[in-house]
Amino acid sequence: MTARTAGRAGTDARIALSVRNLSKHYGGAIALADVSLTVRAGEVHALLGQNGCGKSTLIKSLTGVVIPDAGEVEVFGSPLHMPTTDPHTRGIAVIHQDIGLVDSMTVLENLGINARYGARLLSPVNVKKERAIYTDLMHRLGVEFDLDAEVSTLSPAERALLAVARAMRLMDGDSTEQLFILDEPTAALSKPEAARLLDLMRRVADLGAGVVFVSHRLSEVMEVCDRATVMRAGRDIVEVKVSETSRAELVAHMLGRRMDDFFPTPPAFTGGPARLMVDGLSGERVSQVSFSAHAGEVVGVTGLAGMGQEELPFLLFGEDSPTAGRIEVDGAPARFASPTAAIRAGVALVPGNRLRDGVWIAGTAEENVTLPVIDRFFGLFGIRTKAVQQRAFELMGQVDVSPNRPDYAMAGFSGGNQQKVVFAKWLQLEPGVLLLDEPTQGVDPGAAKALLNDAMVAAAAGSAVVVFSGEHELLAAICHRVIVLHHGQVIAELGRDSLTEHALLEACEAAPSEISVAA
Ligand SMILES: Nc1ncnc2c1ncn2[C@@H]1O[C@H](COP(=O)(O)OP(=O)(O)OP(=O)(O)O)[C@@H](O)[C@H]1O
Repeated sequence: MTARTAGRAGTDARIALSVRNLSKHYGGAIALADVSLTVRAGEVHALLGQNGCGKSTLIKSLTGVVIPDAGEVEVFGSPLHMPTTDPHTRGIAVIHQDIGLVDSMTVLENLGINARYGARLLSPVNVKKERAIYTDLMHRLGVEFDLDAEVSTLSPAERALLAVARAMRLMDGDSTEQLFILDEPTAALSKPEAARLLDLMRRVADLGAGVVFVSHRLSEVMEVCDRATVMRAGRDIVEVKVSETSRAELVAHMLGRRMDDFFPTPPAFTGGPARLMVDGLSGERVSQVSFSAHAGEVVGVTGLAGMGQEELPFLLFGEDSPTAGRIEVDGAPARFASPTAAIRAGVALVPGNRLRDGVWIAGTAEENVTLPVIDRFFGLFGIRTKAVQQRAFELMGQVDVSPNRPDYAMAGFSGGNQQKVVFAKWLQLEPGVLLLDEPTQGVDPGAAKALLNDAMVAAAAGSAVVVFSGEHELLAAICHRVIVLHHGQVIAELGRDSLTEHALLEACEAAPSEISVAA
């Protein structure tokens, strides 16, 4: 039985969310044009669409972050007055990918922060009572937490589960008039971890809440959602029953055109000189890792969350310092003291967490995209502004950034379009070694294919491309071989002939003793 068929959507007649004719423009640009959306209680409803189609603007309108120009919203039959000032009191909770937990505090302390313990100086919190309430709530949700564990010890999926429990308590754990909006919650999770979160979403819906799932991972949408609303260019295009559609149809609605394959294929690779050689590399989470990547080759690195594939790209790029081991780039020793040294040696890293590692959010797109090469634009009288603008326009056009406005601040681009700017920034360097860390995180299927295609072109031109990802379908499609990490060590290597999504998952989940590394 799939998660979706286990649901009880259809038996609950209440409407959790009704959005009618919502509109919003930013300056001259229309972000939402007469958008309507209906989410029933007891259902998981997908909100889908290309990067920049208006999903976040819609959500932000519900929580008061954005003030819409026009439109009406009802939550469980009562009008929502906008701008919303306290969404929690109306039973609305938005759970973002960055879920705002404090690592050094315990689970209970984190839960307490948002139950406003600090504001209750005059009537101190009854810790025993809170503990009992949370234990009961988590029991109802079917999740288990040691309330005294430090949050830093939780896996990414557990952190997301905790965020859901926290939101439920905040909105009054006993009420069923709750609307959960999960904004790309699984984007950074490996498949088994994502499965736990999807399962939780289903349970929350089964308790009678309305759940909105914003995601670019359509396989998960097909698995867990009851219905989907697809937006395109600020409009709602269609509402479909997920059981009556296909992934290809959803993509066609999103893009306005059919897309036959979701991923490009790698260029033919028959061997080439090693551009990257890693020997016995160790860091905080990886231990004795050895592998190489050759000119023209696309190598994947994967593992379950926390197995070391998150740290490895930063060790290679000079952002973190290895504790042992050797790195060579094009035959020369290359333990970089800083990213600048790595870039000089022809290594580029497109990070997955663009907000933390990739984007200067206060800068313009033009400043971001030309940052690594700005010295090329110094003339007799300072920076040649026109030339910088022209170059940024060309680069952004190559990866299809929308809108192609180099003068816009990065904050004015949707998440996926920010990722495209980061891609453009690094591709222009024509790196010998291109490191891609979760390259399609938050990117719609059309743009993901285009970005990955750019990486394949780089490989065909002689770069060694290394892709670090928990998305096995992607790795199976674009890699010549994939290395699997388990507790920081390489435990398996799958060649092109044996590369399937299923084989990768099996390799990730198998105990090291069950698997041997290919010679
Ligand atoms: N603060 C802002 N100022 C100007 N324009 C903005 C601002 N925020 C969003 N936009 C524009 O509004 C449109 C809708 O953006 P929004 O972030 O809602 O898209 P999205 O569907 O959530 O995209 P993604 O999937 O990439 O997160 C985009 O064209 C974006 O550039």
